[in-house]
Amino acid sequence: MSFSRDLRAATSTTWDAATGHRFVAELWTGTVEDAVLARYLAQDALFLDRFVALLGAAVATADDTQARLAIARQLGLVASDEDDYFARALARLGVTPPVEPLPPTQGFLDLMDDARRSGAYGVALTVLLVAEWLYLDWATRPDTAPPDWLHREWIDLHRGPGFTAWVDLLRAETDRVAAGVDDLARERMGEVFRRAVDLELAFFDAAYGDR
Ligand SMILES: Cc1ncc(CN)c(N)n1
Repeated sequence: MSFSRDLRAATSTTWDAATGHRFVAELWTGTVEDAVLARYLAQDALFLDRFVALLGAAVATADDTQARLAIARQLGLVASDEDDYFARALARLGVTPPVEPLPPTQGFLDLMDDARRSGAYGVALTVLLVAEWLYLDWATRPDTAPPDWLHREWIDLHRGPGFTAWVDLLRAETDRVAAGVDDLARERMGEVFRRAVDLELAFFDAAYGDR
């Protein structure tokens, strides 16, 4: 087992509740109500802004050139392809951002702000790892993709060889960094991992007004 694998196993109940969430099931079948998707994407637009800032912090603090370049490339994709999806999806759903953050979103914004301000590469990596690994997990299925681009593209942004390689890099980097820090710093990374998994589940619940 590795550091990341241990944390993934320790959080499996919440992790599996998130990856098997009703939102994910309805997205895959293309049956998620527009109002639910609109609420989710409006909140995720807030998430995206701080996520980009966190990627920037990881670029700045990485202690390995190849990792810094890989994170910078992913930052570029989020700021282009993913942002483009948001612009088209929010316009189609009639959402005019910004909206007020719901509690799980605020929790994520605070977690990402803390991680960024900490200046600790390992902490930034840990938030990025949960956010990307959990999404890769629910977006990787043998099922037929839904016909509507609104649903299909959100899945496609989180799967495939490129996204899998990105998550592999985050896992390898998180494990490498965790092996090189003291127990206190490793415990902090563990806390951040658990908090991020809790927030991912709460974020999906909030799309249905459950939080
Ligand atoms: C809440 C949340 N978590 C993760 C992701 C995938 N980057 C996202 N877009 N939104």
